[in-house]
Order: sequence, then C-alpha cells, then structure tokens
Amino acid sequence: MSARIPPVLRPEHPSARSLGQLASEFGLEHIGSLDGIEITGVTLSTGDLHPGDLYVGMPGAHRHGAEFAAQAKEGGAVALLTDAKGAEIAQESGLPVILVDSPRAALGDVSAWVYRTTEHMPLLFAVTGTNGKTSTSYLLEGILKQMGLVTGLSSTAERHIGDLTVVSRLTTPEASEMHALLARMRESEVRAVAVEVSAQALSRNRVDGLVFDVAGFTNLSHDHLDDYADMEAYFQAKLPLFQPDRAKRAVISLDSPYGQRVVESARIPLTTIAMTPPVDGSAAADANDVEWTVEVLDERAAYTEFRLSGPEGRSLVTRVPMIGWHMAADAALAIVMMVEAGFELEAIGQALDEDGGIVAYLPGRTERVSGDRGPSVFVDFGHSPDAFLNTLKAVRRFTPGKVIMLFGADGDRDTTKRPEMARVAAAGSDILVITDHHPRFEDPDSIRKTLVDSAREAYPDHELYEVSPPEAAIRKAVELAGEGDSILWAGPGHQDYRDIRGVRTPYSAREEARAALREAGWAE
Ligand SMILES: CC(=O)N[C@H]1[C@@H](OP(=O)(O)OP(=O)(O)OC[C@H]2O[C@@H](n3ccc(=O)[nH]c3=O)[C@H](O)[C@@H]2O)O[C@H](CO)[C@@H](O)[C@@H]1O[C@H](C)C(=O)N[C@@H](C)C(=O)N[C@H](CCC(=O)O)C(=O)O
Ligand SMILES: Nc1ncnc2c1ncn2[C@@H]1O[C@H](COP(=O)(O)OP(=O)(O)OP(=O)(O)O)[C@@H](O)[C@H]1O
Repeated sequence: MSARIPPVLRPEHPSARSLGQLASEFGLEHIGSLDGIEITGVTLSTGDLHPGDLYVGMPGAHRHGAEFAAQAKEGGAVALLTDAKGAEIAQESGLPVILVDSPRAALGDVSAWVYRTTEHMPLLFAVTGTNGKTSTSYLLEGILKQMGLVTGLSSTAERHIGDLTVVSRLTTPEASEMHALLARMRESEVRAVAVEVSAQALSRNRVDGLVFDVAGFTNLSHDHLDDYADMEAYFQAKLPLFQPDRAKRAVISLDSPYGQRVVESARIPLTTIAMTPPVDGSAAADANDVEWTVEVLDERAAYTEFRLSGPEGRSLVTRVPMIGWHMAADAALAIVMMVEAGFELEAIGQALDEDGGIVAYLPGRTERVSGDRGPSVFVDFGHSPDAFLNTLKAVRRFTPGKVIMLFGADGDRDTTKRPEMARVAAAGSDILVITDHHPRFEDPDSIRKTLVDSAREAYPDHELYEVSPPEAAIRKAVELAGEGDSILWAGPGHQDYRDIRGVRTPYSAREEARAALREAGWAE
C-alpha cells in the first residue's frame, strides 16, 4: 500500500480566459491557431490536470514535460506552453503550442494572469530561513485568527484555507499550484495568508508573479547542500525574496550570523529583531542597533513566556504554547511581521491577552505525544544540526531524568550534514537510538553507519543503540525510558509516510510513539 498523494487546491469557480489574449499580452509566439480557445487553469503535471487547462511542458530532472503532451490532451488540456525543444517533442500531440524560452520562468506570471492573482489579493506574508519557517507561519496564522481574520496558510505540513486543511506535497508549491491556491483562498474571503518560502522555491521560480506585503527571515544554518554547492550558494538563493520585485517590506532576525548579510543585501524597507541576550555567535552580538528584541521571561512545559520590545518604547508580553527560546523568537518574528503590515502592536497584545497568549497548534513541531504517566515523548520535524541543538536544549530544561534522542537521516538529501547531526545529537542527549528515516533510494544501513560512526568518534563512551526499522527503534527508546525521562524523536514530525525506494509507505511517528507507550503500559 502506498500513501495518497495530496490533491492540489484550485478555485471552484475559475473564469475562462482567452489563450490568444495571453499570447498577445505576453508577446509570445505560437504554433497552430489559438482562435476561440479558452483556458480555465494551468498545470505542469498530468497528475493534476483539469479539462480546460493550459499544460506547461517543462524540462525536468528526469523527463521533458512535453513528452506528456498527448496524455495531457487526452485529459482535456487545450494547449501546450513549452520551449523549442518541447515543441519539437510534442509535434504529434495536435495541441496548439505557445513558445517561451523557459517554461519554468514563465509559469509564475502566466499562472497569475490565468487566475487573476494580481487583483484583490489578501495580505501576503512570506517566511524563509533554514529553521522556523513552518513554526513562524503557523504562529502568524494563529495570531491573525486571534485578530479575527479569515486566514490561509501554505506550509511544509499543510495548506489551510480558513478551516479547510489539506496535506502538503512540497514546502512551497510550484507556481501554478500556488496561484491556484491563492485564487481559491480569495474565493473563500481569506484576508491574510502565511506562506513558507524555501530556498528551492526561490531558485525554481515557485513564487514568481507574487509580491509579498512582508517577508520574514528566521536564520540560516547547515542544510540542503545536496541542492546547493556550498553554504554561500544556499544563502544567495534566499536573497531574492528581499528585493522589491518579491516583497514590499522585511523583518530580519539577527539570531544567526547570516541575518546581518541579509540586511546588507535587502533593497526594501526593513526592520530587525533578535533575542536578548543575543544567541551565541549571532549577528545581533555585534550589531549596534537591533530595533526589536525578544527576552524569554519564563519557560514551562506548556508554554514559553516572552517580552517583545520595539522602537518608541513599545512592548508586549505574551506566551507561545511551545517549548524553547526559538519558539519565542518565531512568535515574536510573526508579531513584528504583522506590525510591519500595519497592525497595531497594542491591538495584537489585547487580542492575545484575551486568550491567555498565542493559540496555535504546530503539528509535529516538538509535539508532545505522551500523557501524564511515564516518559515525555516529543516528535519533531528537525533534520538539521541547528534544529537538533535547539530542540534538545528545550527538552533538557523540562527533563529531570535522562534525555533519549531517537533519529535517522534523510536518504538522497544533503549527506554532508549527517556527521554533525550525529555529534550534536550525542552532545545533547544521554542515550542515542539511531534508526532510519526516509531512505529513498539510498541503503539505510549505510546511512545509519555514518551516523553511528560519527557519534562514536566524537563521544566514544556515549550510550548508543542502532535499531531498524523506526517502529522497533521507538519501542527500544520507550523500553530504555522511565518516569521523568524524555524521548525526542527528531525527523518525521507531522509526516504520514516514509519514502522507501520511491514508494510512500504509510507511517506516522506520532501514532507509532503513542502505540509504543500503550504497549509499555504508559498510556491507555
Ligand atoms: C528536484 C525537484 O525540484 N524536482 C521537482 C521537479 O521534478 P523533476 O524535475 O524530477 O520532474 P520530472 O519527473 O523530470 O518531470 C518533468 C515534468 O514532467 C511532468 N510530468 C512527469 C511525469 C508525468 O507522468 N506527467 C507529467 O506531467 C512533471 O510534473 C514535470 O513538470 O518538478 C516536479 C513537478 O513540479 C516537482 O514536484 C519536483 O519536486 C520534488 C518532488 C522535490 O522533492 N523537490 C524538493 C527538492 C524541494 O523542492 N524541496 C523544497 C524544500 C523543502 C525544505 O525546506 O526542506 C520544497 O519547497 O519543498
Ligand atoms: N528560530 C529557530 N531557530 C532554530 N531552530 C528552530 C527555530 N524555529 C524552529 N526551530 C527548530 O527547527 C526544526 C524545524 O522547525 P520548522 O519546521 O518550523 O522549520 P522549517 O524552516 O519549516 O523547516 P523545513 O524547511 O524543514 O520545513 C524544529 O526542530 C524546530 O524546533
């Protein structure tokens, strides 16, 4: 059995637009007559095709999309937009062709035109950075709701339109999907949208055709070096979000050393935010003026209380229902992004006070899945050394006993971060249980070996178990744990499948952890 691929959300009442008008407005060449052809949608995948669509055939890592033009026609596509090579490949399909140099580069503006997403749009917030995009986006959504707005969300975990939720495929959807989603949100009278923007999305034109009202930067640390040659290339990929064609204003966190460089390269009005006292090695430690500061006042198992202080003596004290300073940082970033969008800090403070703090549920983000008895078990989506460092610290604060860290590493993704993940995991835990995550097409034994060897090399005496598969590993971790201990299971977070040789095998770490606790007699 394989897990279901989630659907793409589209407007329910799309308006038809003339293909000839599209070609003339964009000044595009075409092959075959466009007379009388009307389009109601756009897609780059036959899997998501609707009758009346413009099918975009783009060169991919494996195939040229134009190879699927005949299939697209069968499914009801009325025309093909592609490059010269694609036009040649699709000659036999019988579809009229619109020619562009780069289908990927054209997709955003074409989708915006088809779905009219340049008109009457909700407030658009973008969040980027290595860690904290999902958390900040959910927190933004939560606070906007507390302010009484109908909201939308596009995140790694889920897409939300008001109360409607669908599971996500990519962190940031392809541009055609993004514009369809926003058009659907507009139909549902959504007033503000929080969008997670990955580096890959910026490199692959997925947010083209959009200008965000406010863009937020969380931090940058080691990740994604399978996609980018080095940290500098990864960093550079984030910068286009902070230029006038992508965002009107920005809020930049100086909690990582890269924050200051984002400030220096941004060409839009911006403000800065940082923890006080500054995080070790952060840009804030050297900065002369940080406009907004965040101070943790109280840390409890159920919440983190913080003070946000800004220019002109403005300040607010509130709680975020998550553990760790980094959650206060994400929540404060969300609040300042709202202030930059025109909300009054005082009004935000009042709305939050009425509810006793921020109300938000973050699926699989240091999510406590255990009950009142037995060890605390947290399932987290962290898969980078920096995320491990911060979540382990947060879990340690509430753990009188041992901290047991259970994790694996992604196959076919940045292999260079694995040794550091293992070292950080060993440094912050009392016991390590190393297991599998998404092996994809890699050998899971060899992924585990790198993790085990790296942890052993750095900490030869650390208590360490290698257990595969993860279903057995969580049971081992529970067996090792007692009352007062904590288990942090990092990696799977909210996900409901494992990718094993390209097949999405249904699996939920949260459910497995609950089952393991039940079997051990710690839960009903
Ligand atoms: C490496 C990468 O970015 N791949 C993306 C790419 O796939 P591809 O180039 O392999 O596509 P392909 O198989 O060669 O096919 C070429 C074209 O033919 C189309 N096609 C193909 C087969 C078919 O039957 N019908 C059909 O229409 C495909 O939709 C595609 O447009 O084009 C696909 C269609 O849009 C994307 O879904 C796919 O993202 C994959 C799933 C992916 O995992 N991307 C990762 C790297 C990613 O973007 N991650 C970021 C970061 C997450 C984070 O922060 O951790 C994200 O934003 O999610
Ligand atoms: N501001 C922060 N600084 C450092 N770590 C953080 C911060 N916010 C969240 N984290 C940790 O980073 C991990 C990922 O969190 P989250 O899912 O919010 O980030 P993300 O940027 O969406 O990640 P991804 O790109 O993988 O989707 C979790 O372990 C979380 O606890």
